[in-house]
Amino acid sequence: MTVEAQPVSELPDPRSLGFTVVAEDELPAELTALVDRVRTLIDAVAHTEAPAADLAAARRLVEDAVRRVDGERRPVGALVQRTEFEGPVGYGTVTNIVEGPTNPAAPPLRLEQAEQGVRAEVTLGGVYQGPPGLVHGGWIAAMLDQALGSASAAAGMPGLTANLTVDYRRPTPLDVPLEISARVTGTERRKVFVSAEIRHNGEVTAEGTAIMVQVALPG
Ligand SMILES: CCCCCCCC/C=C\CCCCCCCC(=O)SCCNC(=O)CCNC(=O)[C@H](O)C(C)(C)COP(=O)(O)OP(=O)(O)OC[C@H]1O[C@@H](n2cnc3c(N)ncnc32)[C@H](O)[C@@H]1OP(=O)(O)O
Repeated sequence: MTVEAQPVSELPDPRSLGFTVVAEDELPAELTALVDRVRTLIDAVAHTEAPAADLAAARRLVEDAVRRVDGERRPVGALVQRTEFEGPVGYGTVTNIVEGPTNPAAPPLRLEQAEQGVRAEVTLGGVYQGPPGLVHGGWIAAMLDQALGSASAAAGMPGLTANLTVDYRRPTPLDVPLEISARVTGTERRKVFVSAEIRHNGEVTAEGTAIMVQVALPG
């Protein structure tokens, strides 16, 4: 495979492109703790068989919580900067549906730079269910897409997914640790070829490949 695309060694500061940026370590600890508890709430609500009176009381508490937090808002599109990523590529959207640190609808997934590419471990509960006891195939694709995009970005080549192919090799179970890994396999002009797998107990349950097209940045 020809290698013509080069990692962007110096991306412009996204602030200069009009993005709001928050450093991950500046997110209030109270916010990340709240996100964690809301995740637990989502799971509890999805599975509850509590009596009606408890459900009604919980709804009132949630309404009060909404009143408290739904005031000033970060703009949609705000970026979070992860300082531990090497180089100027540690950006993602703060509410990213797969790993946004302020998004309680995202699973507790955190892709880290690995020797080759990126990797993460995550356990998905019943709110990620498709078939009984199994992770929804769309979520498997979403997690692979995120890992593939992050591998490209972590290699200095942030881009958009132009094409994504997923092979579901075995059922991916809920409530067990899953390992996700992804890496760049080649480049051609603005195209970045990436591959990823999800594993349970070392066995591949799903694999994905994608073409990420590097974003054309001004300057
Ligand atoms: C200052 C820094 C700020 C940075 C902020 C970065 C933060 C992120 C960092 C890190 C985390 C990332 C994690 C995210 C993960 C999730 C990713 C997603 O969910 S992305 C959303 C879904 N994808 C879309 O919405 C794309 C929609 N499509 C498009 O916008 C265009 O089609 C685009 C950009 C993909 C290409 O359009 P064109 O006009 O720029 O380029 P053309 O010339 O069409 O294509 C370039 C090359 O790609 C090939 N190509 C295009 N589409 C293809 C396809 N479907 N299949 C195969 N090849 C394709 C073409 O044939 C061409 O190849 P040839 O160089 O000529 O060989």
